[in-house]
Parts: sequence; C-alpha cells; structure tokens
Amino acid sequence: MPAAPPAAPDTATDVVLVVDFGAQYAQLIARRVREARVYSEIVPSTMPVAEMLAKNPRAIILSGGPSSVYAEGAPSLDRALFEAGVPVFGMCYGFQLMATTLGGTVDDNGAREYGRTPLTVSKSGSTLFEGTPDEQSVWMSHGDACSAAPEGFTVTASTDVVPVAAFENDEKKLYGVQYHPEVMHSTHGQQVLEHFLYRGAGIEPTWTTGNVIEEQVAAIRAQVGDKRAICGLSGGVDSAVAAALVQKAIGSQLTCVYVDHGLMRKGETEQVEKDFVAATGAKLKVVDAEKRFLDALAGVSDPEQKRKIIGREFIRVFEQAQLEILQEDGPEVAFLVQGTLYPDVVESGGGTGTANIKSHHNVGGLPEDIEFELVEPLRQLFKDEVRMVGQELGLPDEIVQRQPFPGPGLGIRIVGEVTKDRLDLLREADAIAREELTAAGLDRDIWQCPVVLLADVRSVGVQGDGRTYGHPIVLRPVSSEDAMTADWSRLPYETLAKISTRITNEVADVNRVVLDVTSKPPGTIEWE
Ligand SMILES: Nc1ncnc2c1ncn2[C@@H]1O[C@H](COP(=O)(O)OP(=O)(O)OP(=O)(O)O)[C@@H](O)[C@H]1O
Ligand SMILES: O=c1[nH]c(=O)c2[nH+]cn([C@@H]3O[C@H](COP(=O)(O)O)[C@@H](O)[C@H]3O)c2[nH]1
Ligand SMILES: NC(=O)CC[C@H](N)C(=O)O
Ligand SMILES: [Mg+2]
Repeated sequence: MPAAPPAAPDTATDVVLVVDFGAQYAQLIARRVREARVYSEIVPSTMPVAEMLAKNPRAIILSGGPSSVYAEGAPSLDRALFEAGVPVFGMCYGFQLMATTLGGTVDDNGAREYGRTPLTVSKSGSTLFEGTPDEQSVWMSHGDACSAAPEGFTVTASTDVVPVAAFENDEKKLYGVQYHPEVMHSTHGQQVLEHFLYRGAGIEPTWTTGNVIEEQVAAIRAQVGDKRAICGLSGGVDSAVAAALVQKAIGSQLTCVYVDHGLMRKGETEQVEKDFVAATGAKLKVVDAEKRFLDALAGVSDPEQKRKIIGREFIRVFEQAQLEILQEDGPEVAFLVQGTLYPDVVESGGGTGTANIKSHHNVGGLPEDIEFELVEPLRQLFKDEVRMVGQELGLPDEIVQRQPFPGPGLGIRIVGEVTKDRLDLLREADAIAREELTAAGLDRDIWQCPVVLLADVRSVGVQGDGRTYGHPIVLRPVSSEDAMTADWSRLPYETLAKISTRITNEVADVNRVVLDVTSKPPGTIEWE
C-alpha cells in the first residue's frame, strides 16, 4: 500500500478549514484564502465537528452545495461548530445552513437568482463590507433563500429578490453571504473574504510559498531519513519543483528517473536533459521504455483503460530503475517522489466526496501492488503556487513557466488505438502548432494547447487535385487558472490559419484542422 503522503505543512495553528458541501467551488475558496496569504485546507462536510475543531482552525468557511437545507438527508452541521468561538463564514448553502441551524428561516419562496446580480449593501460599518461600495455586482447561484436571519444577527445586504443576502453577528464572529465571493464575477469578493479573515477572524496574512519550502524540506528529511529515493521526472513544472525540493532536502540520496514512454512530444527528452540537469545538478537516469508501453497499449482504445495501463507501466519502470540503482552501493531505495498536485487528487476522486472524472496516472491510475512509499510534497498545492515555489527555488523560467503536459502524454491525445505511426504523425502536428504559437508570442496567454488526433475519424478532402481520405487534427487552446475550469482561447485568426495550412501541408494523412470552442465544464481540457 502506498503510505500516506506527509501531512500538510505544519501550520496547524494557522489553518482555515473549508468545509465542502459538494460545492463546485470548494477548491476555488481554498485558493482564494491562500491568495489572501492564509493557509487553508478542504475537509468533507461529513467530518465530525469535534474532528474539525481538533485541527485547531483559526476560522472555518462553509461552502455552497447542491442540496436544500430543509430536504431530508441534506448535509448538516452540529450546532457546536457555531458555539466553539471559532469564526465562521458561510457562503450560499453554508450561509443557509448557518441560518437554519441558529434559528433563522430558509425556504424555497421562488426567489431564484443565477449569475451576475446587483447587491445593495444596507449596513455601513459591517465587518465584511467596510470600504466596499453600497452597490456591487455579485455572483449568485441559488433556488432557496433566507427570509429571516437568526436572532442576534444584523442583515447587511439585500438584492431585488432576496431581503437577506448577507448577515453577521460580529460578537460571535459568525458571518454569511448568499452569493459566491470566491468567484471572479463577484466584484468585491476577495475583499469581503479578506475582511472575514483579517478583521473577523483576526488572522495575520503570513502564509507564503516560502513557508512551504522550509516545512516540506523538513518533512521530507524526516520521512526519507538516510534511505534513497527516486523521482519520476517528466520535464514538467510539477515534477521539476518536487525534485528540486527533495534534492534540497536529501541531496545525493535522490536519483531522478525520466521515462521515455514513446508518448512524449518532439524534442522533449533532449529538453529534460538540457534544462533540468543544468539547473539543479540532480542525478538523472533516462529510461527508454517505448516498446514496453506501446506493446502494453496495443489494441486498446478505451481512455480509462489506457490510463490504467500507463499508470501501471510507469511503476514497473520505476521498479526496474530501483533495481539498477541498488546495484550501486548504498541504502535501500524505498521512496518514490511524484509531482502530484491538489487538482490531480481531486479530479481522481481522491478529494472530499468529489466524482472520479478521470484517473490521473499518478493518483487513481497507480497499481495496487506498488511497494514504494510515496513522497508528494506538492500534494496540497495549486499550479500557480507550485510555480512560485519553483521560482523561489531558483529554477529557470523555461521550466517554471512551462505549459502542463499530462503524464500519459500523446497516449491520451489519440482518440482511438495508439500506434507508433499515429504517434509520429501527432508529434509532427503538435510540433508545428507549438512552433507557431511560440512564434506568435502566445505561450504566456494560453494555459496549454492539446493537439489531438481523431484516429478513428476519416473524411474526404482534396489535395493536389486528388481525393484524400484523411484524419482530422483538433486544436484545443485553453486559458485557465488551475485547470479545474477553463475557457477556449480566442487565438488570432492569422495564427490559426498558419497552423492549419502548415499541418495539412506538412503532415501526411491529415486533411483537416479543427478548433475546439468548448469551455470546461462541460468539456475537459484533454480529448481522450
Ligand atoms: N515521462 C515521465 N517520466 C517520469 N515521471 C513522469 C513522467 N511523466 C509524468 N511523470 C510523473 O507523474 C507526475 C504527474 O505528471 P504531471 O504531468 O501532472 O506533472 P508534471 O509533468 O511534473 O508537470 P505538468 O503538469 O506541468 O506537466 C509527475 O510529476 C512525475 O512525477
Ligand atoms: O499528469 C497528468 N496526468 C494525467 O493523467 C492527466 N490527465 C489530464 N491531465 C492534465 O490535467 C489538466 C486537466 O485536464 P482535463 O481537463 O482533461 O481533466 C490538464 O492540464 C491536463 O493536461 C493530466 N496530467
Ligand atoms: N450554490 C448553492 O450553494 C445553492 C444552495 C441551495 N442548493 C440553493 O439552491 O439555494
Ligand atoms: Mg506533465
């Protein structure tokens, strides 16, 4: 069994808990708290209140959620949570739950609000709203509404349809808003959240990614001791930062292993050798495992099956590398370092009551018989935080600002069976797209741009006066903050035209290039 990763940074005295009621935005709330330089963690609403309080939280935030507070079986909270003297901030469902638990009224009175909504702040001098305008735009998404605040609470804001859109009991340090301050469209959302944290809860904004480095280096030393570790290094940001952290902690006890599984993009292997080793001086072992992966993937079209196979083969290669390293004198090689991030965990269903969307090879795709103990120093962090840690560790921009590339690589960007010929074709198309996007100076504007081969689709084209029956290539440029949600990037037509012309001219068997104009949700970023 993989051992549990080291606990979150030891900031027990300064943690803010985000209680997740099945919200779409619990992660976003946690991010926003951290943007306010306060450490936060998400916990499921099923966690007993005593357990939450045992974590010594400085404050607690209650997220939104799909249920109705008055429905049978709806998630609830022990009243003790509100009586422990810990400041609490409820948002949407959390707000409604605070209201009903403390004796207010919430019902479905037809007062629905979805999307951007004007809010009128009716109480100046409120802890949450001080310094924000009397009229502001907020993001609503609710069908139930609070019609009477609990005793002792002051109503601080309203909208055209709901009389109680925010309330507070400053003496008891309890606050709530019907809207979603964590969403960008709530114009003063971050300010309101910060008012809760700094003024309501009295927390100092001291959490930085610098703390993460110190804490993780100490935690890694304690975990690994004098044994040896290997780190799966992909050339991507996450594993580069994880490796640099572990390297800082245990130096030469670490060997990085780059797996060339034949599903990488053009030039990737060379780049890892050049950029990473030059920047960190880490020991690097490159394993050519193309045949092993392609054999295992032969005949497989189902995306989840591909992911499981790739996850398994990765571990088998790491085990092989472990045996080779053991040939050199030294202690046991017991640990596997991975650059797993918080969103990988959440999307693989490893979060708090969230659905399994897809099995990330490094989380849900791991085989059950893995014998390594995992070291995952970034498991609690979001991508932008990882980039900051990387910068602070002195990694070069070429690594820190790289766009993400999934571990299963082009294997999941071929819709259909993966073969060497198809991979070569996709590698060419991908290289052209990347070259042109870079030439147009767009790398920083887009989060990433998967290039996808629809291997099972063919269509008729005409090239050189003759009929072709080729495959389409899909371009999927997206903008995003953390890959949990994304929008399609509005790329200049000239750049798109250039990419399309070059791909159809230069890549055999491709006679069409199409652009994906779907946001996430409903689409995901990758096609598979
Ligand atoms: N080709 C590879 N060789 C070795 N390890 C890999 C490889 N691809 C992925 N991994 C491991 O799986 C982890 C997750 O992959 P993932 O793509 O999420 O992260 P990354 O490549 O480090 O960063 P990014 O998300 O920016 O691409 C990596 O951090 C790394 O430990
Ligand atoms: O290392 C990874 N292993 C995986 O199995 C995996 N699947 C998706 N991704 C990347 O995750 C982000 C979200 O992707 P989706 O919207 O397609 O779920 C995007 O950045 C994807 O590229 C992966 N990264
Ligand atoms: N977004 C939410 O938290 C919604 C809360 C509740 N389900 C409602 O519709 O009012
Ligand atoms: Mg990657």
